[in-house]
Amino acid sequence: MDIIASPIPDVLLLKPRVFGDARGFFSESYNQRAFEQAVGTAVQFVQDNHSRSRYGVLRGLHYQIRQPQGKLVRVARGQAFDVAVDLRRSSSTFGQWTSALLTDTGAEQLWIPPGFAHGFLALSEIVDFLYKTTDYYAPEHERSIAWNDPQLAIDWPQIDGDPIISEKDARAQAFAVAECFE
Ligand SMILES: Cc1cn([C@H]2C[C@H](O)[C@@H](COP(=O)(O)OP(=O)(O)O[C@H]3O[C@@H](C)C(=O)[C@@H](O)[C@H]3O)O2)c(=O)[nH]c1=O
Repeated sequence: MDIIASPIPDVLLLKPRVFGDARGFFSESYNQRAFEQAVGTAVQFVQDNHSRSRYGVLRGLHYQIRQPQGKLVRVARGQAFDVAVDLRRSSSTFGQWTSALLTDTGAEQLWIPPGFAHGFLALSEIVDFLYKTTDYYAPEHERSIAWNDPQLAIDWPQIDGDPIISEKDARAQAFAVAECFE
C-alpha cells in the first residue's frame, strides 16, 4: 500500500495495490494490520456507509461535535473530490483544508481522523461512495459547515451548473461560528 502524506499531517492518502488481470482486478480495500501501520495507531471502525450521488451532488461539510467520527473514505464507482477541514483548535493546521481526488480506477482512500469536517463533490454521473467510521451516527451531535464558506475558501473543481445540496446543508453554518474541537 502506498501512503501519501497530505499538507495536514494526520490526514493520509492511502493507495492499496490493485492486481489487474484478464478478469478485472482484485484489491484489498481494507486490511486492519496495514491500515494501523500506515496511521501509526490502533483504530476501531464500527460502521460502514454507502451513499450514491449523481453528478454535481455536494455532501458536506459534516462532523459530529460529540462522538466525532474518524472516516476512511473511498469511491467504488465514479470519481469525487473529497475534502477534510481541520476543526481541532489545538492543531497547527486548525481551519485548513486538504483534498484528494478519489476514483474507482485509482483505489485512493483518504483517512480523516476524528476532529475534522468532511465533504465531497460528485464528479461522475454516478458516485458510489463507501466509508468506514470510528463512531456511530449520532444525528443530535451532527453539524454542517457551509461548503462555500469564504473563510475556508475551499477550491472546489468547476462543474456544470450549481452543486446539488441537501436542505440541511443549505442551512449550514459559517465556519466562524461553528462549534469546534479543543
Ligand atoms: C450519515 C447517516 C445518515 N443516515 C440517514 C439519515 C438521513 O435520513 C439519511 C441521509 O442522511 P444525510 O443527509 O445526513 O447523508 P449525507 O449528507 O450523505 O451525510 C454524510 O455526508 C458525508 C459527507 C459524511 O462525511 C458523513 O459522515 C455523513 O455526514 O440517511 C443514517 O441512518 N446513518 C448515517 O450514518
